Amino acid sequence: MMKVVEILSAEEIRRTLTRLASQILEKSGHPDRLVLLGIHSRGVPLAHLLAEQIEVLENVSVPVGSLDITFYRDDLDRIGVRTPERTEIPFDLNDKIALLVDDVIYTGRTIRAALNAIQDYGRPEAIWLAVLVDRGHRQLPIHPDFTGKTLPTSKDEQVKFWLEDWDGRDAVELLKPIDNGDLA
Ligand SMILES: O=P(O)(O)OC[C@H]1O[C@H](OP(=O)(O)OP(=O)(O)O)[C@H](O)[C@@H]1O
Ligand SMILES: O=c1cc[nH]c(=O)[nH]1
Repeated sequence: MMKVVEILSAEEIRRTLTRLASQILEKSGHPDRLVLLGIHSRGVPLAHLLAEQIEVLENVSVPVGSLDITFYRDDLDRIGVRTPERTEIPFDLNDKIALLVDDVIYTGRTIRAALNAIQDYGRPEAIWLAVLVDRGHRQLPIHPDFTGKTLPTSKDEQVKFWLEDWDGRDAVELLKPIDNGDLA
């Protein structure tokens, strides 16, 4: 059994996205070379939400693509072949500022795979990383440039990003295993 703790409400997610968009614009200056790459699966809708916020703040439509990291994973021999999602990058990456977007960063291995994947599509001038939640436990020297919420977790917990369009509600929740002591 799991105990569910709300970490971010829909309103808090909205405010967090506004802050992240503002920080991204502060760092990029005019976003004419900025492109967003959402990582499948939940990084993709998150990248679109972030692009919407950037448009609200700057009145500029920033291109959004999606990145599937399946073939770049370092654990394919352990987990077996998975059906890949689609990478869609309908714009030139060369000399752009590519902002990787994902819902959660944990070990950092997904981002390592994403960096390798990007190499097959072009050579951005810079690659930045935005995440909604950093739950710690990094196994690689990878750190987000923009973080919605830093959330210390234990390894047996899960962080879940619920999306209005997919799940009927927006929320970030922490799922904690319940042991017998919690039930007493
Ligand atoms: O830093 P890491 O240890 O690589 O973990 C982070 C990744 O884990 C989750 O994805 P998951 O593998 O659960 O797939 P999903 O995006 O399809 O839910 C999350 O959405 C990140 O992409
Ligand atoms: O390459 C990867 C990506 C995510 N998780 C892993 O363990 N390896």
